[in-house]
Amino acid sequence: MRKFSVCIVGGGSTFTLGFLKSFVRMREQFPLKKLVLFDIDKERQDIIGKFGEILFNEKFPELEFVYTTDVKEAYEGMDFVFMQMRAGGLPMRAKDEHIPLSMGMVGQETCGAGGMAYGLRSVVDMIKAVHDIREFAPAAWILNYSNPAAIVAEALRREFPNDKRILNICDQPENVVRSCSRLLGVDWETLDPVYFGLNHYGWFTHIYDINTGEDLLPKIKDLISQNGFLPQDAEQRDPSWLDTYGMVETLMKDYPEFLPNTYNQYYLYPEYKASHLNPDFTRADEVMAGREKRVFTECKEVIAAGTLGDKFDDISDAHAEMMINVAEAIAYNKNNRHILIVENNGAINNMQDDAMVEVVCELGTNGPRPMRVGNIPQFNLGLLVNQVSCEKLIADAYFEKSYQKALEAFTLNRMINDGKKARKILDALIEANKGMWPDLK
Ligand SMILES: NC(=O)c1ccc[n+]([C@@H]2O[C@H](COP(=O)([O-])OP(=O)(O)OC[C@H]3O[C@@H](n4cnc5c(N)ncnc54)[C@H](O)[C@@H]3O)[C@@H](O)[C@H]2O)c1
Ligand SMILES: O=P(O)(O)OC[C@H]1O[C@H](O[C@H]2[C@H](O)[C@@H](O)[C@@H](O)O[C@@H]2CO)[C@H](O)[C@@H](O)[C@@H]1O
Ligand SMILES: [Mn+2]
Repeated sequence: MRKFSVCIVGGGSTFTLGFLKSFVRMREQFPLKKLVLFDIDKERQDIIGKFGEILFNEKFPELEFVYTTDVKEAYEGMDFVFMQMRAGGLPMRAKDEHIPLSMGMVGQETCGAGGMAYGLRSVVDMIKAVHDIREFAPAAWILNYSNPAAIVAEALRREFPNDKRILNICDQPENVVRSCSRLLGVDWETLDPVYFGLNHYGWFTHIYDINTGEDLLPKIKDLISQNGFLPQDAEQRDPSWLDTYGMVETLMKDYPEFLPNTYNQYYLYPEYKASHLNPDFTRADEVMAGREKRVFTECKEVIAAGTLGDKFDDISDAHAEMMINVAEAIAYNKNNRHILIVENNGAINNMQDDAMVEVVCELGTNGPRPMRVGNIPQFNLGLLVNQVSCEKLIADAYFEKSYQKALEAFTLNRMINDGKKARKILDALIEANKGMWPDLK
């Protein structure tokens, strides 16, 4: 069986620990030859890297493992590059969330003003990183899930129009499918979804039983109205994620046709959300106090002990597992189904061809083959055309360094939706993002 070389960009991320353990657990199905962690922050990188040395020494000694801040060392010889950078780090995520909320608008990692602010930062760093990767690994598959994936995907499509080995992915649709499996009491892999939308803005039209072909969506709707909706791994979730999944019940009461992505709540209830989020303690604060602390504490404990001890088990990490399954599909030409972000080109018949949409695709060595969903209803189309316009205008603002295009994106966005508010928040975010955004004129 062929073995592969993988680099993780954003090696100091809070998600890397889960990947390192998952590469050990999944070594039979996706065997690694070499694993490299790359980050621009040496301090974060070193802590996770030292943990990795101990983990692999005990559990995967034949693996060649390197952590570095040097691009050549990181990318040369790689088959896959997993991209999970956070431009500006969690402190800037906190600003993306706090600043809009302080003005009465939704503050969120990928949606609304915060999402667009993060988008402009991310596009700057992602375009540079992909150029670096292509210098040293021209044929590597680039699997991007750095957020906001919708805006990053649009910008990469424009900057690298002929590069067919860049794939943008999000785990949230699969997380929703996994959550349905909890409700139904079945294995999530027996569920065969039909899905359409943009990243973090979509709907499931059907969820079929893969064995019988029965559409389980009516049953799922009944179960949600009786029991509410919980993430598959509810016991491990912070309170804000339980609230987020809880909103699916409300969304389904108001718009019962399809099962929504959890992120739809920000677009459909912007005022309610803005008034129910705490402007002084947002998800970024919860992550810094929770996941970030847990991950770095665990690494430091293992480094101090010089051994893994009880810090490794067989409990799978859904996020890492999904991204590794995507690489596996490409590596072994599996042509199995994944929900991916791809150029539309008729997949959603009544949307523009050059929109980056999220749909079910078959995935193999030659890349994704999107499955058509036909025409979507006017309501969903109207919402998506509005949002895809925001995402395209943010990409325009980056490429043209245009204040006007950014202002138009902010004005159109459903979480702002007003020219005067748009200018006020855009100006505040320009100030907060000095040196990290292109210079908008
Ligand atoms: N699409 C998805 O489904 C999905 C799921 C989970 C996480 N994510 C994304 O993964 C990323 C990491 O999230 P996190 O919460 O662990 O953040 P984090 O801040 O803990 O980690 C990000 C790491 O990226 C590094 N970094 C920043 N800019 C970089 C650059 N230019 N080059 C290389 N490294 C750089 C930082 O130093 C940091 O160590 C975010 O973009 C997040 O949105 C996406
Ligand atoms: O608020 P965060 O940082 O916990 O999560 C934000 C991300 O949420 C989605 O991803 C998963 C995440 O990967 C998983 O580990 C767990 O935390 O649940 C999240 C939701 O299912 C989303 O798809 C990402 O784009 C966000 O960055
Ligand atoms: Mn996502």
